[in-house]
Amino acid sequence: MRPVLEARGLGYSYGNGLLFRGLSFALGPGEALALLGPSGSGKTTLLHLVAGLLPFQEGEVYWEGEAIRGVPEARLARRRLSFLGLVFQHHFLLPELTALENVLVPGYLAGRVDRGRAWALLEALGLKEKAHLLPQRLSGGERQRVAVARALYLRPRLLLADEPTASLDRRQAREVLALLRALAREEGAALLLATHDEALVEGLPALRL
Ligand SMILES: Nc1ncnc2c1ncn2[C@@H]1O[C@H](COP(=O)(O)OP(=O)(O)OP(=O)(O)O)[C@@H](O)[C@H]1O
Repeated sequence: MRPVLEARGLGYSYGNGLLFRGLSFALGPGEALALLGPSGSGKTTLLHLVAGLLPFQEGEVYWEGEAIRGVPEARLARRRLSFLGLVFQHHFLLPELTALENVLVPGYLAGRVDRGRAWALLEALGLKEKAHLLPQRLSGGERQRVAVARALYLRPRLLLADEPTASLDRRQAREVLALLRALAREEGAALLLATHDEALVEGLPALRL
């Protein structure tokens, strides 16, 4: 099967500081890979590279077989909207919108508004009762679950998660991560998950920086 994401020989430095070199990996639909390494090892940089958000120095990134180096930014940005879902350490929910409306934001951007889809995701994430609440009325874990629903809303092929549970306590972190992994698998999205917390992703194949 053609990989959703493939990296070949990726290398990156800031100034004189080499972060990584010769990184190669591939991820198929529904597969997950943990990106491990201490703070400052380059996890965020690697996620930005595979998202096409940083200029390439060494190596190539392929999205469903297509090299993204040199693709004009406007085209890449359009493609990114449906290809890529992003979850960050901070939820970045819009404070004036309810949970449901936040999940629908990518739908408005892409011209694909489907309230049934947003409801189904909130339900799968255990948030049906909270759909009409503003983010300030939600717990940290609930906010991150809304952010997961928003990232999945457009059915991305690839989900990039950068320390998505770092601001949560242990129990909430495990809960959010289990839901994120289960939903990604169910929807056939490839998942690349950066964390410094190895215990949290035990059992997942891992790439160490
Ligand atoms: N724009 C930049 N210019 C110079 N150095 C940078 C830049 N962005 C990041 N760095 C440096 O590169 C290193 C890797 O940063 P990066 O954010 O990729 O690491 P990380 O593993 O994601 O860390 P964390 O877990 O703390 O977020 C850090 O030492 C950082 O200071």
